[in-house]
Amino acid sequence: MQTPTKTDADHQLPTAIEPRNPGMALDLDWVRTAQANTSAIERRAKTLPGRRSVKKDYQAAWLCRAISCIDLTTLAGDDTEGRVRRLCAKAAQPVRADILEALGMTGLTTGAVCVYHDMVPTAVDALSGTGIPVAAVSTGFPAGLSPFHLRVAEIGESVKAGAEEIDIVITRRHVLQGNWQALYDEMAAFRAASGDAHVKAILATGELGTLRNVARASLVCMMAGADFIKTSTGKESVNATLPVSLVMIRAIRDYYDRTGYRVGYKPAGGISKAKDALVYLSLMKDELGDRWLQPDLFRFGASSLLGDIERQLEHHVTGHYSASYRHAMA
Ligand SMILES: O=C[C@H](O)COP(=O)(O)O
Repeated sequence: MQTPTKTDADHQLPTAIEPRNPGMALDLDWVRTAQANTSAIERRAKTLPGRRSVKKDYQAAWLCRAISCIDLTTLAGDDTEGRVRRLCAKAAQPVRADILEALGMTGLTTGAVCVYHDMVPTAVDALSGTGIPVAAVSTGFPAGLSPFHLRVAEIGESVKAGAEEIDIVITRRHVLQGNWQALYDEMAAFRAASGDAHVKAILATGELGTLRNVARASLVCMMAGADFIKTSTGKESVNATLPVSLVMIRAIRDYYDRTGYRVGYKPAGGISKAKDALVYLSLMKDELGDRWLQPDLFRFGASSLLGDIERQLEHHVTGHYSASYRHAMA
C-alpha cells in the first residue's frame, strides 16, 4: 500500500463537495445483464482481511485518512441536543491534540456528521465555521415506508435546515420485485428534491436478498443521479460486509467506465475497528484507485469507529494504551 505523507493536504481537510453525477436515462438492458458471481465474490472477500499488512510506520497516516472519511454518526431514538453537540465537537477535533501533534498532523476532522432530520439545526449550529458538512438521514429512515410525498418533503426540510448531504433510503420492495423503473423514478425524485445537496443512496443491502440485486440496485441508483451509494442504515440485521462492498464498488467502476462519472462509496453499519477501516481503504485502493480514497468519494458510516482509531493512534504515539482502555479491556 502506498503511503500518504503527513504533509498531504488531501487528508488535512475534507474535499469540498459538489454534486457530480448528473445521472442518465434508465438503461434496462445494462441493469438486466448486471451479474454478481456469488462464490467468486465470497472467495475474494475472504482473502481481504489478512492479505495486506500495513507497515506499522504507515498505519498512523492511514488511520488519519480513515478519520477524514468518517461520517460521524448518531442515529438513536434518544438523541439529544447535548449528545449531538458533543459529537460535533468530536468531529471537529477527532483526536487528542497531543496525539495529533506527535503525528505532525493539523486540521484533521471527520468527513461529516450524520444525524436524523430533527437534529440538523443543532448540528449545523455546532459545526458552524468548521467546514464540516451535516448529513441528514431523510426519507423516513430507516425503513423508508412513509408516504412518498412526505419522504420528498423531508428532504426539502433537511436541506432548508442546512444539511449539505442527504442520505436517502430506497424502497427495498422495488428491488425485490425487479421494478427498476419504480426504483429509478424514486431515486430521481429524491435527487431532484435535494437540490445542490450531495445525495447518498442507502440500499439496505441486508434486505435485498441477493448480490445480483445489490449490483442492479447500485446501477439504477447511479443512473438516477446518486452521488454516493451506501450499504446500510445500520439498523438491518446484516449491514456492511466485504462481499457486498465488492459488488457495489465494481458497479461504481462499471458506471465510471461507461459514463466517466465518479460515484462515491459508503459502507455503513457495524464498522467499529481500526483494522477493519484499513481493510476497506485497501479494498478501495485495489478496486478503484487512489482517487476514491478521498472524503468526497469515500465515507465510513460509523458511530464507534473513531474511538478505536483514536486508541490505536494513542498506542502508536505513546507505545501504550491509556489506563482506562486497559481497565476496560481487562
Ligand atoms: O450510517 C451509519 C450507521 O447507522 C452507523 O452504524 P453503527 O452505529 O453500527 O456504526
